Amino acid sequence: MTGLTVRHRKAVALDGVDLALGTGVHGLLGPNGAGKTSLIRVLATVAEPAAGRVEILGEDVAGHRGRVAVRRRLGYLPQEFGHYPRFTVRDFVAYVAWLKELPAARTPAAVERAVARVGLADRIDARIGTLSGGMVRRVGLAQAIVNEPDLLLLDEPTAGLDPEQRVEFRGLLRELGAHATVIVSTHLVEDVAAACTEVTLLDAGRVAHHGTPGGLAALGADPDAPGENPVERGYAAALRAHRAAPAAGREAVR
Ligand SMILES: Nc1ncnc2c1ncn2[C@@H]1O[C@H](COP(=O)(O)OP(=O)(O)OP(=O)(O)O)[C@@H](O)[C@H]1O
Repeated sequence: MTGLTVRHRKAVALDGVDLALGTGVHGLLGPNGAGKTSLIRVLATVAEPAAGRVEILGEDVAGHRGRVAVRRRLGYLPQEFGHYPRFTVRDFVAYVAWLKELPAARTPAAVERAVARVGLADRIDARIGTLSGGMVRRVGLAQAIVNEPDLLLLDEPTAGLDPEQRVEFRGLLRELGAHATVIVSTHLVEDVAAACTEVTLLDAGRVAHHGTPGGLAALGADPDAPGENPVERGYAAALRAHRAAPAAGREAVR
């Protein structure tokens, strides 16, 4: 994406963002309101930018044809994911497979595989309305991966998962990121440290830092700086540096 700008009425949610993301797991970090969801929604082709160019999987998504082609190859778990409580897990994930135009003959096996990958095989015929919040979140993940997407967009996927599920989920992320571009927004720096190959830190609609989790941790090497661990300290240090020199920060990413 180049010069990506998103506005909500007068508020600027993203301000001329340039980023190129390839295969791997990309963590999107940033304070509340930094623009993470706005970025993910544009990549999911559910929101249109005010300016800039976005190319996904080789397609320019400004045009209808490009958007339709990309939608078949992407998976998206929104922050608030709409579902039908009376549907069973199997029927709901199959419904999403149908929306993604997955061939009917492949759908039953694809649904079972996706549901098993999120650890819900034993609840596949349960109605979604009878599941816990963390399980519903995992149904959301299953619907996002049912078409084995080349681009997977996950907006705060670990919210509501218990610690054991989070560990399993990070393993799944690493597995998916071996072949696909996975973009995960999160407030948990542990997710980034454990599962991401790259990290982008957004602040007030701009890229404050882009690099590896190791690079972010190196910025937090000072043990007396605020934060519980090196990545958290690096996060705070990168934000401070960006805010102290906003003009220079902008030059660095343009
Ligand atoms: N529908 C909307 N109407 C008006 N302003 C909006 C809307 N959605 C987002 N914004 C504004 O755009 C900016 C970016 O919001 P966005 O939701 O992308 O941030 P975020 O990084 O995902 O935040 P969070 O961590 O709280 O989820 C914020 O200033 C927010 O107030």
